[in-house]
Amino acid sequence: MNLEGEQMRVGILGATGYSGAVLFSLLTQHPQITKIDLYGHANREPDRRRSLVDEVPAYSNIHAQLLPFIPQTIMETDDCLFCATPAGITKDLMEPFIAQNFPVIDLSGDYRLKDPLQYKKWYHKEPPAEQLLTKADYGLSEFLNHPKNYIANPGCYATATLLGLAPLVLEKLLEPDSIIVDAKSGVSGAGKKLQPSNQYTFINENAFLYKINEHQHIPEIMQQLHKWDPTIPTIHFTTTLIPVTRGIMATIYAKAAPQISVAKIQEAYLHSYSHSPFVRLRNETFPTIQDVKGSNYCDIGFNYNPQTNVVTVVAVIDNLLKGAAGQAVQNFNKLYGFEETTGLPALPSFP
Ligand SMILES: NC(=O)C1=CN([C@@H]2O[C@H](COP(=O)(O)OP(=O)(O)OC[C@H]3O[C@@H](n4cnc5c(N)ncnc54)[C@H](OP(=O)(O)O)[C@@H]3O)[C@@H](O)[C@H]2O)C=CC1
Ligand SMILES: CC(=O)N[C@@H](CCC(=O)OP(=O)(O)O)C(=O)O
Repeated sequence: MNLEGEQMRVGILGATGYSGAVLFSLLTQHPQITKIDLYGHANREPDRRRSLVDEVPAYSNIHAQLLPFIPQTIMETDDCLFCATPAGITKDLMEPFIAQNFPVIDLSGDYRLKDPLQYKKWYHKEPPAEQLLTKADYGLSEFLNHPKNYIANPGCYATATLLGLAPLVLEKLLEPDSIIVDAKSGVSGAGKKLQPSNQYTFINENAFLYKINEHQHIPEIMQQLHKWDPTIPTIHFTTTLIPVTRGIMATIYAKAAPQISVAKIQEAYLHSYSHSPFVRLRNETFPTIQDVKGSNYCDIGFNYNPQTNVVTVVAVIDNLLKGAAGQAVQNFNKLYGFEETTGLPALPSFP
């Protein structure tokens, strides 16, 4: 759909969470959006009096009341809904919107996997109905064309991993059974809920490898990789919590396919991303998390070691921007035919 020049009214469910709050701040800068409605829990009495500022004191100049979440009213009021609620809860909340083909950008994991059994296995929850899953598109922006009205925004680790791997997998430059991903995340990746691993006394000056072989982003990474190369049997994937607030660094290792060269690797990245405004190629320099903080960029660097025949790729993103709210706005722009970069920061926050 092309609404270039139109003014739009959008809703956010989950604006009191980390990614929802960042989304709100981005959408206030979006030139195509004139009004943002914020929705709280439908049946929770205090939500009827709650304002955004009660949960996000940083936005003390904004007086935005949380409205009750009533799907029919939202569909009559807004043009599009952004949903930033936890996995497991989201699938039921979004059912009425899918049923009426109402435009939704969903930041949760509930509609990313096409196979309900995979959802059950990795999320340990009841999956959405299979016919609803067919109505959603997996929204890795750089590879999303003509999206359906329901966009399932990718996970943060999955975004960095897939963008780092895509060109090499598409051009068959890696041995398919040799991919290892060592991904690190800042603490905001876990959301605002307090958990033992999020406590300052635990994570400060520390690092914590968690969910080994069990991370819920493994199946969405495999689902997308199989579209590019069905011969990849699996990947080895680890996630480590590190003491930064925002940011993901995915370090990827794989054996090179025969006849590889630095020039071929460079060409593959250029070929995949020459029209992607949010992927910055750093070639043989490795990017840092600080290079992308506060932006929607994914920066990618690589190295080829002829002695070991191993390719190392480093992909960094801000988990709350390119890993969540930023990519959601990018997908919104793609859905409505706006310039992909509309409403998104041109530069990271530096220093
Ligand atoms: N944090 C990140 O880096 C990323 C997060 N995501 C995904 O985005 C979603 C949001 O994550 P995040 O911002 O971290 O989470 P938070 O825990 O920080 O926020 C969750 C939000 O959901 C709201 N909420 C929970 N239950 C309901 C309900 N039944 N009805 C209405 N609102 C509800 C909460 O409201 P209340 O304030 O009332 O509790 C809060 O606003 C999750 O699905 C997450 O997996 C995806 C990529 C990256
Ligand atoms: C640091 C941290 O705990 N990160 C979360 C990522 C959560 C997330 O991004 O949620 P989605 O599954 O919706 O993508 C985790 O590893 O589970």
